[in-house]
Amino acid sequence: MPDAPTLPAARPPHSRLPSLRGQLSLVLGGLVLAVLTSVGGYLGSLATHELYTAQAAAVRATAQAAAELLASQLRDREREIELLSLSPHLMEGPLDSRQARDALDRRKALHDEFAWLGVVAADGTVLQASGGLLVGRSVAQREWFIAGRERVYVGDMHEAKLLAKLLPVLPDGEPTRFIDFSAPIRDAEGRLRGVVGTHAHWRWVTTLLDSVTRRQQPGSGIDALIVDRRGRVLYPEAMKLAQARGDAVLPRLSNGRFEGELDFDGKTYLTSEAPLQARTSAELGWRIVARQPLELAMRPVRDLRRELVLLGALAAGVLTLAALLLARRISRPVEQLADIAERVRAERRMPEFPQDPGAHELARLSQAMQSMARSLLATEQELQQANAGLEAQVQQRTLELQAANAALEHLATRDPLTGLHNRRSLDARLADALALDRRYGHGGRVHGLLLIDADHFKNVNDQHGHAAGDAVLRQLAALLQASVRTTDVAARFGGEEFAVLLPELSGPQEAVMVAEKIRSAVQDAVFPAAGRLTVSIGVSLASPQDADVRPLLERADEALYEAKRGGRNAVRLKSLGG
Ligand SMILES: Nc1nc2c(ncn2[C@@H]2O[C@H](COP(=O)(O)OP(=O)(O)OP(=O)(O)O)[C@@H](O)[C@H]2O)c(=O)[nH]1
Repeated sequence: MPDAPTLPAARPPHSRLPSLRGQLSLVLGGLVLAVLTSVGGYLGSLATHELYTAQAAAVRATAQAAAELLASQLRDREREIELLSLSPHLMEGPLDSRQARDALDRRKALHDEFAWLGVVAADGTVLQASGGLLVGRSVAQREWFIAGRERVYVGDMHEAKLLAKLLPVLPDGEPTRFIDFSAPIRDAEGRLRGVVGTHAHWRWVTTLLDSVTRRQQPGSGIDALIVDRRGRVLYPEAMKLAQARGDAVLPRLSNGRFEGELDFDGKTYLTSEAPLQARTSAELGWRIVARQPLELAMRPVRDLRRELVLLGALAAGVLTLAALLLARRISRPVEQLADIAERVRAERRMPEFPQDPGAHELARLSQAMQSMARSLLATEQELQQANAGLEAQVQQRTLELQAANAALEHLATRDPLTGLHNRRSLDARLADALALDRRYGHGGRVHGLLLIDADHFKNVNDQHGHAAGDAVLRQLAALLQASVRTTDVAARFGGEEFAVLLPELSGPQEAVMVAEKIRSAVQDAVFPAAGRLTVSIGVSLASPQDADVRPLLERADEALYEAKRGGRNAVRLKSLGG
């Protein structure tokens, strides 16, 4: 079976080309990272901005809440003193009466923040006071008294003077400080009778302030300052002292306001200020400055960023894994189809194609490959069948050619009438035999030649016709062929004359014996077309002295002539030199 026609071999995979799976993983992974980075970055900056704004708003809200609380508390105390100045005991009765003293003590008992509460005569002499402190002393030079003669008064913070030694010392050694409230006492006609005044503890103000900052989230680090209109720090105490020593405790303000990120003594704070608008008779001009260390303000931002990075890393890990799985899912059916195509080439049979390659396009590719493989295999089968048919045809033609060649060979070497070798063929055989003798010798064996001629054959023709003569010649040939061995060459020498080449004879007797056998067979035979017939035979043997075949033929012819001349129906041998 000849080789089947081969399908073109698949190109070997090019190792320098990256795999589809690798490229997909790279693209999908890159997309995941790009999306995560940009979304994460955007969310991060958005959240940072929002958190920063929220922190700034918290600081601003603290400043405003503290300012509003202090303003309302100061206003309340101012109203309290004003109402006291309008009480009937003070407007009508004697200012140094027992009732006036009781009214002061009741107010003092109601308000812890009042360190001292007193009624002063129009000349500045203290007439009545809570706890009896400073009674009889003159406060004519004090600002609260001077201002209080004219209107309701709220004074700035100041250190205690006369009362400093009379009041108990504060636990942490802080100097006793007050803010003063005072109001004029007038009779029904509006004439000045005196002044009522109070010293409220400064610590009351700072405690109120601290109560606001304490409301902030624990650990937020937000605190608040009170700065007066001249830029002096009133609170906290440590800053106030440092400023008094000459330290620059406040930042340099670019727009005159405590707003934004400011440096306080080398540390950056998120800052906001709110004016204290007490709407009292005298505006104090204080500013409440709330501040938060930037580091603490940004802590939620840092925490959020850390969480975003962790979340992003986690999402990147999960999505990258998903991208790898997706890439595998996409490339796997393609690899399977490539394997199947390779199997079609190697095994030359229809393999199992995947039923569900996972995507519409892949299903189309699978179907296209299936029909292509089916068509290729069918074409290959047709080619094989056509090839086999062609081979059979070639075989048939070869046989016919061989037969034709054999027929040609037969025509070229055989006599058409008798089927024996013709003269040309005999000459060739004689020449071959002579050449073999010359080249190899035959160990004493020689070739012999018989020339056989029908006796009086003319009579056959004449008496029975030419066709009968032909029939006799054919029968003679058959007798001749039957009388010799297959290795002997029987030929029609010409006309009614025949020849037999006898190879490798042991000697002349053997040739004569064969000739006798022939002569005898012809003599005994009956020729239906002509009755009886005889032949004369001349015998000769090849000799090493023969230059070619002619001497051998001549000797055989001479022997035949002698047989004829001797009376026919005879065998004669013509030996060399004889
Ligand atoms: N029918 C037939 N006759 C042939 C053929 N070839 C030769 N002959 C005849 O054979 C005869 C030969 O005659 P001759 O040569 O005179 O010799 P012969 O009559 O055989 O007498 P001898 O040879 O002397 O005995 C001729 O009449 C030829 O016509 C042939 O192919 N067919």
